Amino acid sequence: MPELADTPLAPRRVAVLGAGSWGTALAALIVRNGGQAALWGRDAAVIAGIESNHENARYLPGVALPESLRATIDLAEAMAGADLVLVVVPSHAFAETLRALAPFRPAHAGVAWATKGFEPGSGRFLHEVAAEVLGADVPLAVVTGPSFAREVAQGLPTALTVHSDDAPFAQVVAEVLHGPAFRAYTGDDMLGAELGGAMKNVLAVATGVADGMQLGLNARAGLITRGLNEMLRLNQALGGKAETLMGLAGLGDLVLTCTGDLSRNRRLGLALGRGQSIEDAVREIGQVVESVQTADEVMRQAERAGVELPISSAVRAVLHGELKPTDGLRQLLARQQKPEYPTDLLG
Ligand SMILES: NC(=O)C1=CN([C@@H]2O[C@H](COP(=O)(O)OP(=O)(O)OC[C@H]3O[C@@H](n4cnc5c(N)ncnc54)[C@H](OP(=O)(O)O)[C@@H]3O)[C@@H](O)[C@H]2O)C=CC1
Ligand SMILES: O=C(CO)COP(=O)(O)O
Repeated sequence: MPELADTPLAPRRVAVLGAGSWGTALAALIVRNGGQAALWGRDAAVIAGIESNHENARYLPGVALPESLRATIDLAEAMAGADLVLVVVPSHAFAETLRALAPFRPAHAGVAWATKGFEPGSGRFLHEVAAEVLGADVPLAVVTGPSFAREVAQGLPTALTVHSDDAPFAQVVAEVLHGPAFRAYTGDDMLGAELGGAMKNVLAVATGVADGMQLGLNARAGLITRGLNEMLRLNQALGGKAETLMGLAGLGDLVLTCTGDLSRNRRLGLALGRGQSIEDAVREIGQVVESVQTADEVMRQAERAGVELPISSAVRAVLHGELKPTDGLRQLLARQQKPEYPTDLLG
């Protein structure tokens, strides 16, 4: 197979569903790569601004979007003639968006998503939800990795990864994203890829809290590394591949989100660590903060699998107001001394 970078990109029509910061950035990337993108969103003012001013003033203010990027509030119009569907709504809207798109999906169009998190309430992985709603025959793929929407929209270099059980479909999705400043890798571990993307949001809150409390750089590095250990242990128990978590979908995104102040989950942690209330912090951020639901679902998965996750568990309790950040820290530091890598990884 030729190197992706050497492959002339066939223009493909992609329906991008979700006109927040990430959906808008991915649609712009596809168009800049020579593809066609129809961006669907439900906010008429945002969509009109993209169509007329080539700017998403609500979610990516100040970033110039390609003039040929089409945006619409009509789902049927966005889906018409699509070769590929890319869902980029928050996790709480994932299932309803799949149900809404299903009647309009052209038979040959596979469905990928860049949503991070689990189905709230059930705690199901998004690939499980997608297989149930769309049926087992529809090609499915997860798009994930260290990628702040604003940087992608600005054309700054980025690498991410596309995981699917269907290797040719992963390749198709990677090809529409891959471009001069964007490397798209592929893999076949949807579970591991989704777990990494979801857990890093929870762990970003933990490092944000520590930084908000000015605990220092050692504490930050310790939390990132032990956070990675939590990812690896839950991933092993659930059947994901370790290398997925050691790559862009795990370590890469964990480092980005735990250290980069563009991260909304990190910013939530910073605010909590400085003593702000969760309600005020979420209102000020004004965009989706996935960790708020994801912490519950990560802990549900962990409890079902019998895996102890002290950092994620403390974040969950802090987000529910059951634990003050200072007490969470005390709890973590008071844990019994133990080997860094116990023979039983689940312990
Ligand atoms: N931003 C980033 O850098 C990255 C984000 N992601 C993931 O992408 C997903 C989307 O996040 P992001 O774009 O950042 O979020 P934003 O907060 O920027 O935008 C959220 C978007 O989702 C829409 N939305 C909310 N609820 C619904 C619904 N019920 N039906 C349809 N649309 C809905 C909003 O519409 P409205 O304005 O009408 O409310 C808005 O367009 C999340 O899972 C996030 O973790 C992944 C990688 C990078
Ligand atoms: O997923 C992201 C980067 O890869 C975006 O992180 P936040 O949702 O914390 O902003």
